[in-house]
Amino acid sequence: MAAAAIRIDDLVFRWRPDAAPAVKLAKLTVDAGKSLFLHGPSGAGKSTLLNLLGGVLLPERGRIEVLGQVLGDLPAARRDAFRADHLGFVFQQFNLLPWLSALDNVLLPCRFSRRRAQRAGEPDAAARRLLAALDLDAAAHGAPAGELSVGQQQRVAAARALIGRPEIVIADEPTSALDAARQDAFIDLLLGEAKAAGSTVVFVSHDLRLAAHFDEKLALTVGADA
Ligand SMILES: Nc1ncnc2c1ncn2[C@@H]1O[C@H](COP(=O)(O)OP(=O)(O)OP(=O)(O)O)[C@@H](O)[C@H]1O
Repeated sequence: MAAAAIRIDDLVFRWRPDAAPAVKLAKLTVDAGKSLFLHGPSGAGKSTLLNLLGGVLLPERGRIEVLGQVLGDLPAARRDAFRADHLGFVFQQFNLLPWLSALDNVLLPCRFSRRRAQRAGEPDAAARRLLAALDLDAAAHGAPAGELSVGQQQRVAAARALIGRPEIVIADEPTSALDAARQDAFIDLLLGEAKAAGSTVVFVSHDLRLAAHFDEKLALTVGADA
C-alpha cells in the first residue's frame, strides 16, 4: 500500500463557535505522489481546508495527519517549521515580494528552511532550472516580480512552491487570471515538475473543466456534510 501524504479523519472546523462548520470532512486520504483536485463553489471552505492542511488553522474536532505527523500535536513554532520544510504554496494572488527579482522570490523558501535549501542542491541553479522548466524567459529572471505579467508571476510563484522538492505542493486557484489554453499548459507544467520531484499536489479551483488533469477529485459544498 502506498504511504499516505495526507490523512484526514472526522474533521470539523468553525470560524466561530456559533457558526456553521466552514469545513466538515469525514475522511480524506491522498497517497504520496498523487494529485488531488479540490473544487466547490465560493464559500465552500476550500481555502480554509488548505489552511488546515498547512497547520495555519487547527481543527475543532478530528485529526489531520500530514506526512505521518498529526499537525495538532505540534506547538505553533514547530508547525511553522514543518510547513516551511515540507509544504510549498502557490497562493491565489501569488504573494510575491514585488521589489525582489523573480529569482530571489523563488529562493525565499531556501532562506526560511535549511532542509529546502539542502534538497535544492545548489539553490541558485535549481531556481533558474525551475523557472526555465516553467517557461519563464531567462531575461525575466532578474526582473522585479512586480514588473512581470500575471502569467509570468504565476510561473515564479509555482517555481517558489517547488524549489527544494517539498513533499506537498498546495495551489489555491492559481490559474483564474488565465485563459483556458494557458490554464491547461500551466497545470501540465506544475504537475510535471511535481511528479519529477515526487511531490503530492493539492490544487483548488472552481473550474471543474480542470479536473481531468488530476488523479483524485474532492467536492466541497457550502455548509455541507462531506
Ligand atoms: N478569516 C475568516 N474569518 C471568519 N470567517 C471566514 C474567514 N475566512 C473564511 N471564512 C468563512 O468560511 C467559509 C469558507 O470560506 P473559504 O474562503 O474557505 O471558502 P472558499 O471555498 O475558499 O471560497 P472562494 O472560492 O471564494 O475562495 C465562508 O463562509 C467564509 O465566509
